[in-house]
Amino acid sequence: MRSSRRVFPFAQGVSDGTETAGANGNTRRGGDGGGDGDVGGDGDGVEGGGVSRRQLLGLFGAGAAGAAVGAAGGASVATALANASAAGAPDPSRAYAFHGAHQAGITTPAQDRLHFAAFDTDASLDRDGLIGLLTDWTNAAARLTQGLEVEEGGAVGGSDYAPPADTGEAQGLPASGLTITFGFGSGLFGAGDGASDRFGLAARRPPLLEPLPRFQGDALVPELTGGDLCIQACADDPQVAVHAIRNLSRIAFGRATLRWSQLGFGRTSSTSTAQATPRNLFGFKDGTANVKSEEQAAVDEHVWVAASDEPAWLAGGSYLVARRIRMIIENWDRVQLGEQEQLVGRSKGAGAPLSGGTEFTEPDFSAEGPTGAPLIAPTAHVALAHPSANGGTRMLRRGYNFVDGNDALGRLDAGLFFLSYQRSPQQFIDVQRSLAADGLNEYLRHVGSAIFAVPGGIAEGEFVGQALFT
Ligand SMILES: C=CC1=C(C)c2cc3[nH]c(cc4nc(cc5[nH]c(cc1n2)c(C)c5CCC(=O)O)C(CCC(=O)O)=C4C)c(C)c3C=C
Ligand SMILES: [Fe+2]
Repeated sequence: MRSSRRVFPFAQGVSDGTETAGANGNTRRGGDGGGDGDVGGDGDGVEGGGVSRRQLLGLFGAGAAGAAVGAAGGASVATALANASAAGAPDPSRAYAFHGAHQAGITTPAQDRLHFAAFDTDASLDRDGLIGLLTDWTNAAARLTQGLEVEEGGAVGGSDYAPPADTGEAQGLPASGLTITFGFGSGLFGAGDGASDRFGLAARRPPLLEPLPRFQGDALVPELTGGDLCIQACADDPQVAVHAIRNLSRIAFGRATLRWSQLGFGRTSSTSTAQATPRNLFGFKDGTANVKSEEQAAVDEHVWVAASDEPAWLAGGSYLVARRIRMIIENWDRVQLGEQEQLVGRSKGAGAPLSGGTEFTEPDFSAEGPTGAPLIAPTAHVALAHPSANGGTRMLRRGYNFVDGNDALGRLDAGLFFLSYQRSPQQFIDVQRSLAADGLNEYLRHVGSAIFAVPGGIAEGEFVGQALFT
């Protein structure tokens, strides 16, 4: 065992009213017996249960919390407690359940750090080889997310005469909220000509899993684009996320090769109402209007592929879009505050819409200033990205900031690694097309792009995406 851990089933629940903790047969396993102190850290003294009364009231409001206790009974409150605990400040010993109705790393609370990797399958890989790789990845990920080494024996417990099974840099580190999420790229389903279907999956291709269209202003670099498989590793400790990708890449040796990868820091979204809204490198709060895990109906409508959608093997999964967006921050930093706010459509301090109110007030796009001009410009980012401009479409954003050194002109190679999960790729396509008129585009370049089908949750004893092969 790498170290002690605490398992949170958070968003592994299903949408049919089943209790979150019971949805996948997993209940929280306190690695330390649950007596590890006040998780809320606010001195309210709730031990092991994972949340303080103050946090619960913060989530639901005092009246609602009381009503929940009275009307729904202890089980619902227990779920709320577990959810609130999982969504609070990072707890290094936190571990999310790997098995469940959905893969972790989508609606689970966004962690602080990311290592994302896209792989190409090696030319010699056949169907059995692919199944073997997915099985090995699943087994390793199930251990890593629980704070364990990649294999029994690990870094120093094996033979002196063989390379260690685990690379070792996470020895002594707790689970750190690690989630590992797998996705399948279009290339896995053949080239579309039937001749190159080496995995025998062409007939099972999700009809919507097409390469994304070219968007206005795209400056895509092939080396940062595409991939047959992807792994998103998120954790609250960068070393834990990097260790996961390093070991999973190592396991893939001879079967799949790293095509591109991206490190991220400072999440640019919240996926839970209990998380504070973070900021992107333009200095603005990002993630305010994100789909949050507590919005069960919205998550079902906009994020998960439904059992009634095609193909059936993808039910409970999602489509992941990844975009490496370079931000020309040296130019941005010369823009006046008022203009920055006009370009975004929100205030830089509080993140409130320019039509008034506070951060979580709905923007009023019809509100006008004294001159009769709209308070939120029609070309503002939030005006163009808002569901009202996109036929009601929403998506779950899960992006990260990045700074990868500098370019030859002495500008930071910095930006936003945009990740979004949606029930259909069309949701991203519609919003990205709408953003063609975005005033922010002067300061942005999309340089990397990929789309993946993310299979649903993994049951104990199964490998990721097993339904695709049966
Ligand atoms: C195609 C989807 C989107 C891309 C690409 C994108 C890039 C991008 N966004 C910001 C900064 C902000 N975005 C905000 C809101 C927002 N953005 C999108 C979609 C994309 N953004 C959506 C759907 C929304 C929510 C709109 C709404 O419902 O109101 C905000 C405001 C705060 C918030 O709600 O999150 C900011 C700030 C940058 C810098 C960027 C590219 C680098
Ligand atoms: Fe945005």
